Amino acid sequence: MTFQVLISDPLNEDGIKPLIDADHIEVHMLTNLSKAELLERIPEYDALIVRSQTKVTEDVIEKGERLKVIGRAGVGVDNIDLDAATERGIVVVNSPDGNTNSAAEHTMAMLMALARNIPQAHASIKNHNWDRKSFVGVELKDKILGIIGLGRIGTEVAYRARGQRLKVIAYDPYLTEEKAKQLGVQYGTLDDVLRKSDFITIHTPLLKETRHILSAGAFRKMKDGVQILNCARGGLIDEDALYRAIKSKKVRGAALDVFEEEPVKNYKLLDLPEVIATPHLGASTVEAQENVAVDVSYDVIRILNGGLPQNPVNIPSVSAEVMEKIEPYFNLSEKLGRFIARMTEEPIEEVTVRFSGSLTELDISPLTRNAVKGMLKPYLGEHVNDVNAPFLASRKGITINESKTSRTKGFTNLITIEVQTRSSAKTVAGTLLNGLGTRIVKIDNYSVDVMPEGNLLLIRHKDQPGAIGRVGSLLGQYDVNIATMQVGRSNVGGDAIMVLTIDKPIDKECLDDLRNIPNIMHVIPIEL
Ligand SMILES: NC(=O)c1ccc[n+]([C@@H]2O[C@H](COP(=O)([O-])OP(=O)(O)OC[C@H]3O[C@@H](n4cnc5c(N)ncnc54)[C@H](O)[C@@H]3O)[C@@H](O)[C@H]2O)c1
Ligand SMILES: O=C(O)CC[C@@H](O)C(=O)O
Repeated sequence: MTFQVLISDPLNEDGIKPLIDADHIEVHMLTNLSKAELLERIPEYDALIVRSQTKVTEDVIEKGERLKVIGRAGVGVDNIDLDAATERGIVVVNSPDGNTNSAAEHTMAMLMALARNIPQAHASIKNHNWDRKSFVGVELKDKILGIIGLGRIGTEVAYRARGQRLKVIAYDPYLTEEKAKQLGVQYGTLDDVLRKSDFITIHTPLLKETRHILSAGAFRKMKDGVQILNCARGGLIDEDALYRAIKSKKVRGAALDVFEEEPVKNYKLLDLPEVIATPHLGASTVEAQENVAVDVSYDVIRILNGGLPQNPVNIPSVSAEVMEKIEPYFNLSEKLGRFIARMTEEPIEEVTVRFSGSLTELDISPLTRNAVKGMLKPYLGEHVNDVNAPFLASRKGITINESKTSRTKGFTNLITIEVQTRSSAKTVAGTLLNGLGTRIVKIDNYSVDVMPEGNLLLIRHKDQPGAIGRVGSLLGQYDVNIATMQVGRSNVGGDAIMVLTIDKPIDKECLDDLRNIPNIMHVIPIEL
């Protein structure tokens, strides 16, 4: 099979070489598609790679029936409907580090250009004017630079600003006083940054919470004559409020690389002489474009080949080292999930995946997702995968818990899944036996030793003479061979279970007859 990859925004050609050279992958670069054309073409593709121009909206994702991965050659994924992708089980990958330096350098270039009116002076002299009076700037030394969002780019800006002998104050919900000290920046609240800074630069993602973080109210709190920079995302600044703040001289000037609408259609703000601007060029360097294209190409190849990506946006990332250690347990966790789903006849309200033994030293969240996937698949079908399983579970109102315990109960490693329904709780546990493969070792309170493979019959019965024999002879009448049988009981004559591995699935008639055998309380066929 050959995978079809669509690149719908211009990408660095050297950067996509790994994709072009990969086996079983065909790359199509179609960078001028209208929305209607994209909707028409997308059903043909297994992967879509974009920069910021292509809007990967819900309808594009819906139409992309074959899509397995969407690659964003850059950082911001606000042009991709992440919820829609997650719901459809499509992995979204980006390149979180590839353009950090370029974006930070662009911010510094804009800061200096803003402080010294370089673009305005440049335009004036190019118009054959020799005007030295209109472009008097301000020094950066000892001014206060406020940074909102001290992530990758914000931090790089802070380092560079200190080189320019600016004092830096920063606000980020994840910034601690200790970290601020290490970085040589003053730790502040958002209000501190707004009130104290001579220049304010924003480096947050565009989220519901950060939209218009610089609003009319925020401008009112700022020093008179403050200067504003935005090389992160349009929409972080309320552009109408910025326009008014510049007109009223509250804000002395602004440097903008990004806009609420791109390409810009309304030039009211840009027409102000105090505003300098670039058309979203923060990441436009040879180096950054090559970096982001390489990162995304490799992740797309990994996913199309069934591997795990290095920079996933909608699933947590796992290091290759951890992956190597937990990979042998994938088959077990999914099978346990499937098994417990079939055991449980009421809607599941809560699932707890418990890990014990040496697995507990690792990040085992991929195994939890895999167990939940196994649990949902019998009801939701093959479209459930590791990406959308937690999302689909929470939409069904199922709470997912993950826990680790040091108690090994005699096994080197044990994965236990417990589910809670309105009226009952069920448990299944399994392990990986060295050289022998996966085993189910516990069903509710019964110890068993069952290979989680093929066609199984889980039978709950009363521990009475003849029950097991009648099951065996009835299956014989239906020409169903029993490959293995495990029996467990709570006490002599009490409740008991049988787990049979049979060579072929049983039909409805056989199932009904089994259920009518005296002392047989419950029969559940389970296909693993
Ligand atoms: N202009 C460009 O071409 C260009 C290039 C690269 C990145 N970007 C944009 O720059 C921004 C930053 O990118 P990054 O790689 O540094 O991201 P990042 O995830 O490393 O950092 C973002 C930081 O913002 C912080 N944050 C989130 N909400 C906040 C809030 N309400 N107040 C303050 N801080 C908050 C986060 O805690 C995080 O530390 C993104 O919007 C990205 O899309 C633009
Ligand atoms: O694709 C681009 O050039 C913009 C990238 C930038 O906005 C990003 O978020 O990485």
